[in-house]
Amino acid sequence: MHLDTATLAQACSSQQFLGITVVFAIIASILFPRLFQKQKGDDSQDGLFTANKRFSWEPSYFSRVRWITNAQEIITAADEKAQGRPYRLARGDTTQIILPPTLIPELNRLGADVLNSRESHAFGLLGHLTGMGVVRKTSFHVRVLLSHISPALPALFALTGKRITEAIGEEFPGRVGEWVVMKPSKAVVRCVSESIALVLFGEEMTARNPELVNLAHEHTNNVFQVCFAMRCVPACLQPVLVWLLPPKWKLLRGWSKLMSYVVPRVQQLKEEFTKNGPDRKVNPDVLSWMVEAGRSEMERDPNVLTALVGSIAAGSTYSIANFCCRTIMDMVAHPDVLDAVRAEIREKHVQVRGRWDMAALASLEKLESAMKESARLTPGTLLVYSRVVKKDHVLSNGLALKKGQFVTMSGATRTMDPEYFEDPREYHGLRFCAEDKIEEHRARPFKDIDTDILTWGAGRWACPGRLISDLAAKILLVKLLDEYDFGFVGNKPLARHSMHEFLFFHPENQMLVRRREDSCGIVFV
Ligand code: HEM
Repeated sequence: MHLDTATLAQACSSQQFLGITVVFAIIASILFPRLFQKQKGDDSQDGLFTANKRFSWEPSYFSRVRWITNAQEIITAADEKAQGRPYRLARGDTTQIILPPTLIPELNRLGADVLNSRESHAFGLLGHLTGMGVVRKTSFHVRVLLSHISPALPALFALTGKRITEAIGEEFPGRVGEWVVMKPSKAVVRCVSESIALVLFGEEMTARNPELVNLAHEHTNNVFQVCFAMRCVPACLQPVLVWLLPPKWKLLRGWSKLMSYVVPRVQQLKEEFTKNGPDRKVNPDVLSWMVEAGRSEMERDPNVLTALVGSIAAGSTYSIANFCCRTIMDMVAHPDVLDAVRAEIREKHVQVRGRWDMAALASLEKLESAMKESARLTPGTLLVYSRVVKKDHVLSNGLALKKGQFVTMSGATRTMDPEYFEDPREYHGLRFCAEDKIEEHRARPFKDIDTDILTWGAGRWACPGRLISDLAAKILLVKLLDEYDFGFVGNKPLARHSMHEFLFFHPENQMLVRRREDSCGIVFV
């Protein structure tokens, strides 16, 4: 699951709480000798250097504090030193082995009995505190997303377009020609939640149900507020300190609310399916398909299904919203790219006579290029392909992975390598459409796994929501770019925000937005 951080600033806005936790943590690091001990994964026998550790007996809390505030610099320096070789990263919570992307094909061949992605996601999201720990036990939600929801997206296309269009109408300025200062993140999150709620619960449940749509992002918000705040304190203090955090209480209320929707719906679907027998029609939504495809007792347990639906919501809403905001922000900073993408949308509009289907959306090569470039330069997270080692294994390069270790990769190993991307630190929104790149661009669309950019991770456990993300993001971007102008307040470009390994568009960021006079009026059919 991709961890996203648009909610992070809110987690930190409670300065008092952070102050208390830091004081607690410092006292604890003096009182609890465990904090001085080696972290899981520390093993100087394998010859790897350790990044973010100043001296061997440095308390791990110091690594944690540096990682919270300075992850980007730490990774950049370590990648440079490593020159493509594996190294060890002290994060304070764990010491992780950073592997080079050249190992991806070999790692992809290893089974889940050797490398487990879901354990690492549950760990990263503090599953025991946020309720997301269920993903340790099952990959049922991944199976449903890949086998039933992604293939059903054509059936959801027009309705997703309609719901996002309506949400844009409510969230963005209505008066033509007038610049308005607004917080795009909040508006975009609401639009994305419409599509995620639709995918999770289906048309019937989400029609005229703003409470359920809001739940999709409020729940995500609470999960990440708890997660980001608690990752600032040592694990031994988390079970106590978490109860001082208001979002923890909100999260518990959110889980109950989610359950109050999911449990009766599961019951209703079970009855309907039994009544209709083999002729039953399964709606293209996660909940319906979970009820249809669940085999084991666990997969049929409404409490487990609630937890899985909640975990999908948490992994999706802000990831897409953040990505869309970053893509817009990058184009606003590069008006030549924005103009080219807008011209492409207009041309396509004429070609399809105003009626956009999935093929029309998929054929926007310039938009795709701008999307790839924003994903390359500002991924949601600095670390990708995170896995927990389930049993000892020796890699072909001789590196011995030990049971219990965490392995991961730095996305920048390739995205910032001039061998892979010319002028890698610069934004070139249309770089993938260059004459010598266009064929490759067409063959490897944004929604596909790309081991150079690693937007979706890689292998069997790559993001199962990538087709959903691609669809929702394109609908939203096409509509917004057609109907609105965007600008920076005071002409000052917005900074990129980060905390822990996460990069995000700050929810409090403001931009100028103006409804355009000459929008095409795109309709999705
Ligand atoms: C722009 C949006 C998104 C980005 C950039 C993103 C990225 C990622 C990444 C990098 C991973 C880890 C893959 C790996 O370790 O190899 C992941 C996992 C995951 N994503 Fe996404 N994701 C996005 C949206 C979504 C959506 C919309 C959904 C569901 C509707 C989703 C569901 C998941 C799940 C369930 C996993 C965990 C897979 C596992 O069990 O290991 N994601 N995502």
